[in-house]
Amino acid sequence: MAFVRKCRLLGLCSRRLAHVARTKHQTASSLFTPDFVQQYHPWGVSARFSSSAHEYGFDSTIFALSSGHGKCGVAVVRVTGPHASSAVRLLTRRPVLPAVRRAALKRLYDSTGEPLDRGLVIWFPGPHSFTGEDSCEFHVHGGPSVVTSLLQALGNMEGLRPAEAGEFTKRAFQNGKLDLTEVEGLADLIHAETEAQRKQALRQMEGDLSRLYSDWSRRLLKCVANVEAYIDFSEDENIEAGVLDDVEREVCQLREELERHLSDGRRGERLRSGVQVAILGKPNVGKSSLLNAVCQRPAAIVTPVAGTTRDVVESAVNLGGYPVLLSDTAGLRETEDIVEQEGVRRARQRAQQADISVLVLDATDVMAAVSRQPGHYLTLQQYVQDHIPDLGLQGTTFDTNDGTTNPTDSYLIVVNKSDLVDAGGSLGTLLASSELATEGDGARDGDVCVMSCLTGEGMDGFLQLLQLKVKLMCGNPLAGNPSFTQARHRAHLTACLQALTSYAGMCERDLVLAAEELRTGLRHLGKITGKMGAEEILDVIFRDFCIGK
Ligand SMILES: Nc1nc2c(ncn2[C@@H]2O[C@H](COP(=O)(O)OP(=O)(O)OP(=O)(O)O)[C@@H](O)[C@H]2O)c(=O)[nH]1
Ligand SMILES: [K+]
Ligand SMILES: [Mg+2]
Repeated sequence: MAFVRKCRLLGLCSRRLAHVARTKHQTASSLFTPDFVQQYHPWGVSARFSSSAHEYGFDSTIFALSSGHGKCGVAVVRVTGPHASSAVRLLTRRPVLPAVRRAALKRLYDSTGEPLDRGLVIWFPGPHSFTGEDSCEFHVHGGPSVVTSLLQALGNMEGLRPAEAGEFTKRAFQNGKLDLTEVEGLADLIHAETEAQRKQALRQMEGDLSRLYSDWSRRLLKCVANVEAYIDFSEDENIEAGVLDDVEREVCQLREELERHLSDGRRGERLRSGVQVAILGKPNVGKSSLLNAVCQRPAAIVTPVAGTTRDVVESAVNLGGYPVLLSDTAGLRETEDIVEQEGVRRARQRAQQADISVLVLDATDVMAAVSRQPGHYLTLQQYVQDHIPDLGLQGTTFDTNDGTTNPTDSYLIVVNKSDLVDAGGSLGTLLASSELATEGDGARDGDVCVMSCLTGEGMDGFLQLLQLKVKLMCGNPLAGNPSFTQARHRAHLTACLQALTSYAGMCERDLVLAAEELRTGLRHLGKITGKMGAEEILDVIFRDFCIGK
């Protein structure tokens, strides 16, 4: 029993350990080495054997200018680490520290005793600080000389050194103040450029995603503990019947929740990185004119020469609080010019990658096609479908005949140069039958906007429709469960789901191997938050089971 208990203490499965020992021709106890525990522990690292304090240089005290660089009204310099209190004492030349977490106006001195500036000093003793360590802030006047002398004075102190990029947050993570998703949320908040991005980032920073994953981890951990207790003790002790059925039910429930979370149309990722909108079409239909009109600056060259645009021209715009990355592309046509060929290749590549594609048509072309074949085109969408092969856009979101397109992608049709045609007549008839987009609509693909980049007519309608599509795609970042926001999250969630599926298929045949799948799933969840440790499995084991008595 001593061996089994030791396994439990280290969060290892004793059956498995015995099995490994047999195949390696060693005694089981000889495997209790840090390396082995690292390798076989569910999270790869046992708290007992980790040496993070040394790795991250926790014994050093770090400082940095936390406000922006350059002249400003007030600059904030932060210090964290065991010497933070002496930094306050030395700079203020006072033996007594200011009141805890209260701003105190103090004169600050350099190492020679000369006054540096007069500013606010705030003292945050650990663990109730951002990093969890003793920390302090100096709010001084933002002149370059004041800031430089303050940083110099700190650098001259024993045990202090300038912080590396992200080191304050790294310490907060290491001290359990933030988990990885919260760290990512904080970084996203700093980089957020639109309102919806800010809302999503703030939610993640405040731990919404972390709580969701921690809850799943806790439930899965309980399953692991149950299955392993069953493996270890079912023969000689009275483990309640039905333990495995409970696990199976819980794993099934978790799989459903993971599947639902994963099939959210990438809304969180799209909102975080910006919705990719590609402007596509034949040469000279007015794609670059459209880009310039939306971003209200001459970002792309516009000329009457067909084949003007070659490179992809990108412009970031804020559409009603949602971030959009708009790309103008080369006109799609067969050409002998190798430069233009490359441009067309890039344009088609964009069409494949885009979240939303805008197909621009020239109103005069549409009109000519309609009058050439009277009564043939009943809708504009039919006209577009006929021209997909000419444009080389097979397999993209426009190609509704192709079953392989991503159902979450979407497209809209712009009929430009409306100023050149009579809105009545054959074009008018065609558009009337094309289910013209109206306000509040936009959930459908293939919505049509008739407009003129030259006169500005129809521009507002186009912007409204595009905004609606972007909004539908990203959703309201504050509603419902939080969305995951990074490819890293998706990879671990997918791997976790796979592991749970393997468990379900395997538990009848080989419970020891199946249990391993649960641990794999748990490890992947733990990697998203970076938070789960050996202590947690021990807690569950000792709380739920009085094993070994
Ligand atoms: N009358 C009229 N002319 C327009 C309109 N929009 C664009 N044009 C003109 O059409 C020509 C081509 O415009 P661009 O914006 O360069 O067209 P493009 O699709 O980017 O062309 P490429 O880059 O060569 O593929 C220019 O002379 C524009 O001034 C419009 O709404 N009405
Ligand atoms: K052009
Ligand atoms: Mg162009």
